[in-house]
Amino acid sequence: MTKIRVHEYAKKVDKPSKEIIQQLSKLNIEVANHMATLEPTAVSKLDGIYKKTAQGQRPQAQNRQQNKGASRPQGQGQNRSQGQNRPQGQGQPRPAGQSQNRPAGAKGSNFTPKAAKPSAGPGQRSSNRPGGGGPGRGGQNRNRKGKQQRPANPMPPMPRKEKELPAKITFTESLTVAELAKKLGREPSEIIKKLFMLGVMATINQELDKDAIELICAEYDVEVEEEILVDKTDLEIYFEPEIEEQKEERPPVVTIMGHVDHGKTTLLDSIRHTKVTAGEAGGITQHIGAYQVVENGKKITFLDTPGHAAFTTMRARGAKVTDLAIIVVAADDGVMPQTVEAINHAKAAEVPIIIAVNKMDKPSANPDRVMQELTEHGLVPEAWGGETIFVPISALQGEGIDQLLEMILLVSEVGELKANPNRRAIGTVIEAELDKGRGSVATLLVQDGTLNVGDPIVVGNTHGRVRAMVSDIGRRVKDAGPSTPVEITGLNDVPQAGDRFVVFEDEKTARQIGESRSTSALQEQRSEKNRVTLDNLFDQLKQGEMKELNLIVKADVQGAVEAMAASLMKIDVEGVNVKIIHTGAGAITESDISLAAASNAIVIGFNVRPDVNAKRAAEAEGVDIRLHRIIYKVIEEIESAMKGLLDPEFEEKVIGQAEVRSTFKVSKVGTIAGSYVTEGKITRDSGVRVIREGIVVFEGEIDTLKRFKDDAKEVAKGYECGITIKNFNDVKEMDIIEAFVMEEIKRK
Ligand SMILES: Nc1nc2c(ncn2[C@@H]2O[C@H](COP(=O)(O)OP(=O)(O)OP(=O)(O)O)[C@@H](O)[C@H]2O)c(=O)[nH]1
Repeated sequence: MTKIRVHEYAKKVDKPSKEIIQQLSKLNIEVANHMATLEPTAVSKLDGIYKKTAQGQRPQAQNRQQNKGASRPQGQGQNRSQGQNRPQGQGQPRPAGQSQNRPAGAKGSNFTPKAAKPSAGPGQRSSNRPGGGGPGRGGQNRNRKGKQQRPANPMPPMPRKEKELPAKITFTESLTVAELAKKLGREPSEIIKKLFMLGVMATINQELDKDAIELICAEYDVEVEEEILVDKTDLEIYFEPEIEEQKEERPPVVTIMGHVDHGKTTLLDSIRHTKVTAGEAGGITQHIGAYQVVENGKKITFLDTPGHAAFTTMRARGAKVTDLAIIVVAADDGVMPQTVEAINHAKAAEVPIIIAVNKMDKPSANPDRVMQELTEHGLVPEAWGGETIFVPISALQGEGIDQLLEMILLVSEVGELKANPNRRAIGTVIEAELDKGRGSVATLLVQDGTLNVGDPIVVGNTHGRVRAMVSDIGRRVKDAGPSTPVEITGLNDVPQAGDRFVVFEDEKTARQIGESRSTSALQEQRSEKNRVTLDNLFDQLKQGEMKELNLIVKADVQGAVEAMAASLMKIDVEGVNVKIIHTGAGAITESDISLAAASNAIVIGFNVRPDVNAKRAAEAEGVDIRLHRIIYKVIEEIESAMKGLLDPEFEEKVIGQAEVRSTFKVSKVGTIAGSYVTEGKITRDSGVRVIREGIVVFEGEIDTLKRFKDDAKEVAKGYECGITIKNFNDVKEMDIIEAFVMEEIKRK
């Protein structure tokens, strides 16, 4: 008897394959997947469970099938009444049971090579079809197939000398027909035939996708497994989750966000001063983009990067570093646009939110209003029956800081943040810059494992060995565990904020992976169409009209550069693209100015100034430098500037030509050109060009246009007219007067 596959059985009893597999597992029958064939014993066991017996239906189906097959010789062509008579007899009557034999993968898969056609015909038939082709015409293929695949057929199968099939084959991504044939030990023609049966026209070199390979293998009862190629240079693979037992509790990583001037910086400073400097006698706090504090014996890591834009940039790069977001809302100002933005970013990142209601010391503070407004954004305070923690604070006076920290610990406990300090470190770049003395300096947040001095490391597209590590309080450290921010040196280039880092067991591996990443990054950059280099800049400019606003972005730290660039790129003004042609951390230099001058760019400085030479150069070249301290303002300014750029654009359109046949000098009026319109028309309000022997001698406007003595609005081809031109009396016989209008052109 023909064996039945899991998915076929599932279909018969109208249950998902998954459920059947689960049932089988309960019956201690292990199957690899939905393509596995079921032993008769397994089928009867399943039948015991699913009352509507498949077994019971099958023989019927087969009988019917066989009957049909038997009746075919006469039936063919006569069975019209059943509506089953298709051209060439392909669509034979198919009992319900039969169509179920069609491998499930055939539908819904993207298994549709170009020439795939005969889906209704042989494509629907599978090897399991008991009736085979029968003696009917067009049944040759079917016949063979039927014989080969039909052990239970009344006629014993023709013994064929074929290589034994492998029990299992493996493939990566895809196989060509020839490759698959080789793996199965079959002739490619046989595979092609089988594909044809499945409704696919394939050639020997055709690439087969996973579904197609699985289908063919299912036909042969060969197990198939796709081997997933592991790209060792993909740093993400090292971030795979780990075995739970090896994990220990780790400090939460907190980002503070909020509207401009609501007190983010003050809060960060306040936490740092009350907690860090107090604990560390004489400790010098330095800016490394993140710091840790201790509350009730537990550590909390704060990211000190500028606002939610940085947060978003990191997320855009796939780096999830934040465990918890504090959203600062000034009690005297309430919910503002950036508050809402921050909330949305935190929600999108699925991180818990704590609201710090700041500036509570102010007489105008109105925390109720803040709560009310936030409720509208789905953040309902606990006091009102919701789940959001609100902590009233005064960042300026250091009040409520402890409560805030306690709440952070409370929320983190719920989150069960864990990491394994005993593995090689992985994490994310918080910020990075080039230091004159120390070279590439990067602040890293260790997210899992422990980072040690001397570790071979790949950071983004750069690599190196951790030469020295400095903690957030400026101390040299030898190791850094989970959730710890450290500043490291020893990288061969400056990575970017949001880049991942991974420590490798030896320097050789780190170097190989680092180098291969940097090469592919370079190639990617080169292949980017829009890339502007000093070399091709002039070519690009020559292309004319300014459709893009070129910007050079400089900021104090790499994190801010990234954040600004990301926000600027998002500016959406129709018809104009923002193109950031250069970014960098550090002061605005003379070379920035020369680049800006060459590319007609505006320089934006965030928390940085131009140096003396840059200032001088900018004045000389007329380069515009915009200095800001608030990202928001930068965006606003650029956006409005861009809108200004969008004054209507015009294009000249020549509407007609006239030939000067004679001239008359009239005092007070000037020279009248007695002309004959040779092409198009001349209108009263058109612009004119006087062309003499192919040279434009004047361009201006029409003063008067007359037909005989009367003013005319326009004069068409074939008519004579008198034209005077504003501020031009030197018109001569045989001159050509070309009329044109300026038409506004639509932006794309
Ligand atoms: N009265 C009072 N003023 C505060 C408090 N917190 C911050 N401020 C003041 O509010 C202003 C803005 O504070 P910042 O900490 O710079 O605000 P920010 O959110 O970091 O602003 P940006 O960095 O510009 O986005 C400063 O003048 C602070 O002194 C507070 O708790 N009470």
